[in-house]
Amino acid sequence: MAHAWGYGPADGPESWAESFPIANGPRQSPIDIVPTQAQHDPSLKHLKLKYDPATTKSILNNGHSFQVDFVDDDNSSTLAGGPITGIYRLRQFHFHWGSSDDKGSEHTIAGTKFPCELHLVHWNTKYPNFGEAASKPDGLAVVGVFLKIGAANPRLQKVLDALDDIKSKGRQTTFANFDPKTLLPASLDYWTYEGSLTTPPLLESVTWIVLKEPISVSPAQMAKFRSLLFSSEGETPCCMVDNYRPPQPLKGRKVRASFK
Ligand SMILES: CCc1c(F)c(F)c(S(N)(=O)=O)c(F)c1F
Ligand SMILES: [Zn+2]
Repeated sequence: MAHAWGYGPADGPESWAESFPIANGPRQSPIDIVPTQAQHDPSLKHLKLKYDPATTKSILNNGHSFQVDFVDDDNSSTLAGGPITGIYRLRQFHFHWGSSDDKGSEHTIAGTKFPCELHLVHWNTKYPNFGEAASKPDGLAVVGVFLKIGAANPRLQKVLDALDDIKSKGRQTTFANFDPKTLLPASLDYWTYEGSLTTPPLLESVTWIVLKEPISVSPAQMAKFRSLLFSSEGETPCCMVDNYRPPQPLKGRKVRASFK
């Protein structure tokens, strides 16, 4: 039987260890990033992101968030450089957000929460597919981008305009010709550390690359995120909000900075 998990009082992050004991493991995510404790590593390379909009496939409400999925049959959309070795293929991107603007991000910066966080999920092409990669310590690389309340973000709007078609859990629709690079800030300065998926199965296979510079999102655009439902059609509607895991213990890990 699939392990039912969510973000509510009964099935939320505090209970995940019951079905997923790795929740108490040594390299769990997210974490609180303390900039003054991050060490600048001059050996860290620039991020090399190559995304082909033609690989955009679909947009799905998976009951925990919504994700935009990409065709990952070849190296058309990839991540390289930065802290990683080799080439990682873009699989999907998704978000985590709050019920109000004072919370919602998974990573925090010296205790500061953002209203939303974008995750771009990539898998290491040294493995045959995403599923295999997700079980390896160097299998995944996720780029995290904070969203900060400000002016409406026109590049985000194309994604948000598709949400009316996927309001309920399990809804999926085609989504085409989107360049995720348009969602990135001007600076690609980042912090990096070894961590995990932030949702069950919480696999400790993620090299995290968290960008220092946020992108903007307007209050009206945040309302659009909050218009989604955790629930399926026909179920009692349950608003999709607060789908974030809080920061986890660092357990001796070092966070490195690509910048001074
Ligand atoms: C199993 C699919 C999946 C997720 F559901 C997910 F939430 C994340 S996360 N929040 O750590 O970026 C992934 F990286 C990921 F690969
Ligand atoms: Zn995520």
